[in-house]
Parts: sequence; C-alpha cells; structure tokens
Amino acid sequence: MDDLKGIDGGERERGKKVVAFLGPRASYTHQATLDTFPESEYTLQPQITIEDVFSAVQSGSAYRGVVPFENSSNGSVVFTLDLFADLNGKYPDILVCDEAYIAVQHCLLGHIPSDSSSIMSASETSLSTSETAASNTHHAPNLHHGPPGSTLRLDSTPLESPPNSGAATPTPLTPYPGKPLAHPLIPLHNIKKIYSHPQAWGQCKLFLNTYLKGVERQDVSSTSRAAELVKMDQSGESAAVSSGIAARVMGLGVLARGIEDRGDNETRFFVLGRRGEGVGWEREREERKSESESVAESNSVAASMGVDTPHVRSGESQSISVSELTQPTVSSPQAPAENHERYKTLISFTISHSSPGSLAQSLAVFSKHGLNLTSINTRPSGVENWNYIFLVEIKGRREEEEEEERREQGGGKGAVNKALEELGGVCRGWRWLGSWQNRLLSREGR
Ligand SMILES: O=C(O)C(=O)C[C@]1(C(=O)O)C=C[C@@H](O)C=C1
Repeated sequence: MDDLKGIDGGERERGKKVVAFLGPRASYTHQATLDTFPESEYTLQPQITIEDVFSAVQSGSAYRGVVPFENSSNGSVVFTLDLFADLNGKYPDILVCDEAYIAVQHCLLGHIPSDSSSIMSASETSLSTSETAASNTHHAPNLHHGPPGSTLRLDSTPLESPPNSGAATPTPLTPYPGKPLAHPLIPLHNIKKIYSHPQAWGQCKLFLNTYLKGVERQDVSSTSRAAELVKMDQSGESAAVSSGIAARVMGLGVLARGIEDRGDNETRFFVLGRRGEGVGWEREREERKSESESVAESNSVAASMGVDTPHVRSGESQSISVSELTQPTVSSPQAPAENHERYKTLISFTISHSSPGSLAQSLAVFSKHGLNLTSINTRPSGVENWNYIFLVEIKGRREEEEEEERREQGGGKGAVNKALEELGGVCRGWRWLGSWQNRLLSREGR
C-alpha cells in the first residue's frame, strides 16, 4: 500500500499516522509524545537520535516528530538548536507545529544489591502508578513547588537594578539553597560509572556532585537508553539518571528519587511537521482532546509504556516568500483581531557581524510591531569563526497566504508577517521555522 511506503520495521499499523520520537521507550520524549499523540490513534516510532526524528519528518516517513527543545533549569538542547540552524540545508521543510511541557523528576537507577533489600521498602524501589503519572505530567497541580524550606521570592522588584549592578551577577535572587533535594536510598559506593543524556547532568548537579563526585559519566542518546545500558550491565557498578517510568519498564531499582536540583524542573518539547502538510493541525488536536481527556491520557502514560499499573547560510538572503508556505490553519473563518499571546513563532536569522547595530536593528523589528521576543539562542554560523546564527522565539504567529489576503482586504497584514518582511531588509537572511499554539496559556487556564 502506498501509505506504507518508506516505513521500515513493519511496525506501522494500517491507517495510523506515524509519529517519530527520541527513544527508546520510556524516554521523557516518549512521555511527551504519548501526552500529545495517543497510541490508539498513532503509531509511535522510537528513534535513536534527535537528528533521526528530524530526518523521519523531512523524508515523510513520519507524519510528526517530537524532540526536546529546552529545560527549565538547564536551558537549551543544543542538538535540537543545531538541527533547526540547519547549516547544511538538510531539513528545509521542518516546521514546529506544536509544543508540550512535562515535569521532569529524575531518578538514579541501578541494580539493587540483594543485601540492601532490608533497607529498601517496596515503595522506595519503584514508583507507584499514580505518583509516576503525577510527577511526569504537565497537568499536575502545584507543579511549581520549591524544596522544603526554600522561599521562592518572586515578589522582588524585577525592574530595578541591584545596588551593586555592574559588579555583581544581574539576577537579584538565589531562590534555592545549594543542597540536593534527595538522598540516596542505599549506599552508592559500588557505583563506578553513570550513564545519561547530557541534558540530565546539568539538571542534577547538586545530587551528583554530593553523592557521586568524581564518578565517570558517560553521555548517551537518551535517559531511557541509559537505563537500558545499566540493565545490561549485571556488575551492579553502573547507574543511570533516568525516569521512574524507565525503572519500571526496564526492571531496574530506584537508588534515589527526585535527584533534580529544582522541584519545578520541566522540559519543553516541540512537535515537528513538514512545510505544506500542516493544514488543520490545530483543529485536529483541539477536537480530539478536551482538557479533561488530556488528564486521563496522562494518567495512562505509564500503562502505554508497558507498565502494568501509567538556517540559513550566512551571507545569502533567503527570505521565504509567504506564497511558498502553507502554514497550519487556524480554524476561525474570519481573521480575528490578533492575539499574539496565544501563539509562538520560531525564526532563525544571520546578520552582518561587521556592521554595528545590525543585531539591534534585526531585533527592533519585532518590538516595532508589538511582538514580544521571548527567547534568543545563538549557534556558530558555520561560515566564519565567531559568527552566529540567531534563533529567536516571539509571541504571535505568521499568517498563511490565504489569511493574509483576507486580512489585507480588511486592512493590512498581520504583525508577524510585517515584521518578517522588514527583517528581510535589515538582516542577511532569515528562515521561518513555524508558528504554533502557546501551550502555557491552556495550562494556566487562559
Ligand atoms: O533523554 C530523554 O529521556 C529525553 O527525552 C531527552 C531529554 C532532553 O534532551 O532534554 C528530555 C528531558 C530531560 O530534560 C532530559 C533529557
């Protein structure tokens, strides 16, 4: 059958669309994928690397792909940024079409020595289903809790410079004390090697530097891959920073639970689609899933995992004309007054590094059009040392051609479209990398 073309492994179920994610099963990305694409409706295909997910979507072998983008405490996932920077032009059709947030509670997993059984209670060796579901879903209430005894002083005066500004770090707060939130459940002196995804190290600095200082760390492609490797090593000398769900799926013991530095640790994931094929994405998801259904889905995450109980090359102007694009449609038939808060847009651009003010002028187009710039990342441009490609996120969305025409008849282009047009005049080259719904708003019930 034609629609089975390009799908390897024979895993695709007839009629179901394929969603690729960073695997293996039980990775945090798998959890985010299940939260967005129920297995009853989609064939979920684990990939070995984040790049494999981009390739699957670019080639069309997957309808959607899910990749980690940034962590609340450890920042951007540089592998993903580099793929969006796309210096070799391998992923020209990749667009972000949605986002997902999940709370990330890391555990240290390993083989529990038989003589430790008396130290560990059953509740310590594995997470209960309800606990796992609550700790890994963005729907969990009270997500933003600090460690016991800490005070999160969100009420400090943010706009005033600290008194010794110019000499001190510009953040006025030190919200968390430098002590790990968790203690090992059993002694860890046997552990000679720890495996994890590089993003996880930076999220668990306090615990690892306190209890496993000097122990060799090995980067692997995901936290669930780390758990798989520890499972295979029967010596009991290795451990993985991974999830409670991975412990259940792989049959490993939990040596410590909640080892992340901050209790409000979260990771944001992007759903990737292909340019020209995203029509109806938002409608599709909204119809499928009311807020209450999504809570139920989150609770079944562990169950679905088999747990018995849940760029632009610098120097060239590559502005893409609006007519080349088919942006995901927003369902209202009449172009409504713009509400930039409801959407986000990712853009990459390069500038002339030799002309003073070119970065400032590029960023100014967004403020000129009332668009809030929410993040800025840089990666090496690949053209010349110490030249960069900038990746910015703004609130608002690019309108597709049809919408834009409708709006022009009623009085002008949308703000993002205007800003992008002007960006083309001040930067070297830019690329639109997608517009999607701001999922933080639905979480806050706005
Ligand atoms: O390793 C995993 O389980 C992933 O899904 C990757 C990833 C990441 O790259 O940020 C996702 C969530 C955590 O922040 C740690 C690792």
